[in-house]
Amino acid sequence: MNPVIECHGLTLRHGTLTRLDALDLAVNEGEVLALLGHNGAGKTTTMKLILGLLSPSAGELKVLGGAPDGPHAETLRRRLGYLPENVSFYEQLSGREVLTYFARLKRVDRRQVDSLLERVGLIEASSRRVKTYSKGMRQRLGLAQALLGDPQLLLLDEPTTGLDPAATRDFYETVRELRERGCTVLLSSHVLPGVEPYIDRALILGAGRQLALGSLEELRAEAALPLTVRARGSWPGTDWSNGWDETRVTARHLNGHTLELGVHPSAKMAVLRRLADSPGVEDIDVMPPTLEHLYAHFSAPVASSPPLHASRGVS
Ligand SMILES: Nc1ncnc2c1ncn2[C@@H]1O[C@H](COP(=O)(O)OP(=O)(O)OP(=O)(O)O)[C@@H](O)[C@H]1O
Repeated sequence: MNPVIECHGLTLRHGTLTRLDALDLAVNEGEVLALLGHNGAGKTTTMKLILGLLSPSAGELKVLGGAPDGPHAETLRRRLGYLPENVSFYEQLSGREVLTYFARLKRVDRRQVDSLLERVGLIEASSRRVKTYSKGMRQRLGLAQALLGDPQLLLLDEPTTGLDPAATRDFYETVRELRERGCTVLLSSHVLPGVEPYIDRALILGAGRQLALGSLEELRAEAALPLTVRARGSWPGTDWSNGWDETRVTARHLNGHTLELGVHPSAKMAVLRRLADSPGVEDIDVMPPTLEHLYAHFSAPVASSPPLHASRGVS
């Protein structure tokens, strides 16, 4: 299978400023890739290079088989969808009128308008003026606009900024449906809660450089951050600081009946066995590092700290 996006050594420099530095990446059909990074990390620059709005100063980039800033651009225009950050529309037009207008601009069959409004959950509100729409509804209209022409590749720049958790989940559910239809999705975000179940891989950028790339499992394996283990029960004087290599297990009582352990992956099974064999333990939860923990780790490697480093003495 040919990658939808393929780049080697992709670099963009302006004088002494390096906006993107030697990025190597291949994104396959039907994959959802999250582009993560602090402000100025290079997320939008990467998207603009893929859209052909910027040209690389070095390296190679192919999108759907060709360079996006050359003659291939016209073909790509019809196969790419883009939702920019801070999308805005004509407030006095209805949702349907806005989408019909964009359909005309994109030379897309107008019959797509209603089916797209339906798909993003705006059909009921389609006759209302955009000025009455909530932030979530505007983002959904933006997504419908990006989906005009049934694109094979969708670029979503900070699509959930400003959305509440329910609207964020609804938005990502639509992304999941698109993925199931074979659409490749690149989404940038620094709003990490909620995104984890919907992505296949994450690319973490920092100052234009690739800091990490992989699935959650791959990033977890690379980071080797502690897991959080919570055990509930009654504690008959067990000292959990004894018998462990303290670089691998830390422990603290959250309250009278909950013990929280920070456990290096290599010690996981030993800790679980010991907890399971302890008569006072009634329940155990195991929580691997979240995307937020991984992001914090990779974007600040020197100062990285595990999600938990609690007091060691447990009685
Ligand atoms: N039009 C521009 N001209 C020159 N430099 C720019 C321009 N736009 C962005 N930059 C610089 O390029 C670098 C990468 O910016 P970019 O917008 O890609 O980051 P980002 O990760 O999308 O950040 P944010 O989360 O703030 O949107 C930054 O140093 C930024 O200052």
